[in-house]
Amino acid sequence: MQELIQYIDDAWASQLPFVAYHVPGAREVTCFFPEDSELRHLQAYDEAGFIFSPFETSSQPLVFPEAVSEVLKFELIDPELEPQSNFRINEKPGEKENYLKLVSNAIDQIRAGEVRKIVTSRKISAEYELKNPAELLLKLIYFYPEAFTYVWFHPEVGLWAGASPEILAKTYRTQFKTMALAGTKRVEEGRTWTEKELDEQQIVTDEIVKALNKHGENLDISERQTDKAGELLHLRTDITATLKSSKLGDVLRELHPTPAVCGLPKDKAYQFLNKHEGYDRQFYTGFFGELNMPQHNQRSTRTRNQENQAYKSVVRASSLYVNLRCVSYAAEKINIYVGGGITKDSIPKEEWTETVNKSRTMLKVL
Ligand SMILES: C=C(O[C@@H]1C=C(C(=O)O)C=C[C@H]1O)C(=O)O
Repeated sequence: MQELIQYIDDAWASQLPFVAYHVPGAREVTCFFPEDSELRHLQAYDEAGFIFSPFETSSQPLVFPEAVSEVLKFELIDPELEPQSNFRINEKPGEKENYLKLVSNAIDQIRAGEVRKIVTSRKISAEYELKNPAELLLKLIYFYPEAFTYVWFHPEVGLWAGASPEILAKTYRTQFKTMALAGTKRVEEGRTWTEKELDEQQIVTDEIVKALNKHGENLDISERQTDKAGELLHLRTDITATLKSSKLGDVLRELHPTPAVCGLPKDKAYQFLNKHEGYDRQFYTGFFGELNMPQHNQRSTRTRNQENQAYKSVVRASSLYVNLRCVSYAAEKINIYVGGGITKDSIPKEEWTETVNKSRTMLKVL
């Protein structure tokens, strides 16, 4: 662990690119340290590395390619942490009113019949000095072991960090897995899900199923369940499929951005957000993670002899998450990104509260 902290401290001090992350359930933290500071864009989805994609679909994801990076794994040991932070960001004048206006505007569009769902969002900013990204990552892992937690840095982009509860795509051979995640309440509310929440989540499931039917077969759609993400609960449906001949890139182009982060129909919601949201989401509600990275599998655990080697195989797998519950940091300024799904039944004030609740995920670790 000390070594991990040292590596990250060194990269941060020299302003060299890196990513360090923890996949839910893993016993280690994985890091990529690219050999230089060139900002690389993914050319094709058969490359291997750690990718970082913006919300906006016209630019290719950034990549730290496996081929030009030192890829290291560090065993995870429970860290000694400072108690949770009391860092707060004061609301700016007009901030709430602006968001209420944006939500009301979205509701009007929906009621006019052009769109069924729009996921509006906002950026909460404050002066901040981030001294220690390794400590930030360890806190994220400690508080959110069930999330994909990461700290990513490139000198030309800045630092991003987060704890995402949402799988966009997991592949293993031809197996494909994703989830429809939507609807939000606090654990302590202890109430049942409303029609509005059930509806906004169903929209996501239906669209994902539609997209996957084009590229896969043997679709399996789980029962809807309640999923815990920190102090919040979401509705979640898992969807798996066997990919036909489609490439991961084709599937991602179809899926991203899903109605969990953009809306339905996608184009209309996207246009609305471009015109009215009033800021650039950059990597928030984009996606990130491992692309075609080796998984070492042991097919037989019983044979202990040398021949055992013959049963070992390396399969390359991808594990991509939606970039939610995240912050960006550059030039001594921290930005927290939060949003929520708007439908015809949304109540603007409640949507504001939802974004405040979502901001707590990252405030707790700053
Ligand atoms: C947009 C966010 O989250 C998404 C929107 C949700 C909602 O509308 O209830 C729930 C989970 C995510 O799919 C966010 O966290 O900023």
